[in-house]
Amino acid sequence: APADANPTGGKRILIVYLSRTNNTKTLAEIIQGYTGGDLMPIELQKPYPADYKTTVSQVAHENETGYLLPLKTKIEGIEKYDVVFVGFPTWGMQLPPPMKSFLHQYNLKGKTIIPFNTNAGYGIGSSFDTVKELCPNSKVLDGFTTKGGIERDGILYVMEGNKKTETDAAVKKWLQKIGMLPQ
Ligand SMILES: Cc1cc2nc3c(=O)[nH]c(=O)nc-3n(C[C@H](O)[C@H](O)[C@H](O)COP(=O)(O)O)c2cc1C
Repeated sequence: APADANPTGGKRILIVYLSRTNNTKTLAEIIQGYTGGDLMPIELQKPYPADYKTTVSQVAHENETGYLLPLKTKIEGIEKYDVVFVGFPTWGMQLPPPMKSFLHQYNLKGKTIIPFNTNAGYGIGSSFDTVKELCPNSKVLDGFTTKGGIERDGILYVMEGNKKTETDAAVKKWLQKIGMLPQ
């Protein structure tokens, strides 16, 4: 599309996200719908187990040791993007290890970074602060968060019906507030 048809004024936008049960993925797709950014899921060389409890323990161990998982995802030409949205669920009240890996691996110096999140209702924990810490030379804008699934209770995907409509409207309002959409 021609640059003047771009609602964000020609900024090149990447939307990187981690999602296990697709709630954060739906947020990423909503953001893509409004901004026209390129979508990029974060995938691991060795995926987490299907079992929830095993995954929780593995994540807790990785958080304790600071172990950085090798990613399968390779992003070519990340230099060309001006804005990078980073989306993730809250895991153990922290930024999930694969997103820590991503932010360690790629140099986002000089870019605008915008976090977004879903969680089971306990909030973002330290995740947005960790994004700031791991992007010391970037401009980190105010993030977006909404309640997603509660895998512990077998509630996996919630982004449909009214929840989807409400989330879409809330995302639009947020994008306008942070200057990522025309007012
Ligand atoms: C390993 C793991 C740990 C989690 N820890 C938290 C937590 O600390 N707080 C919270 O509110 N939700 C927690 N959740 C729930 C997810 O944040 C929530 O279901 C989210 O919407 C999942 O996003 P997704 O569908 O994009 O994977 C956890 C889920 C998993 C799998």
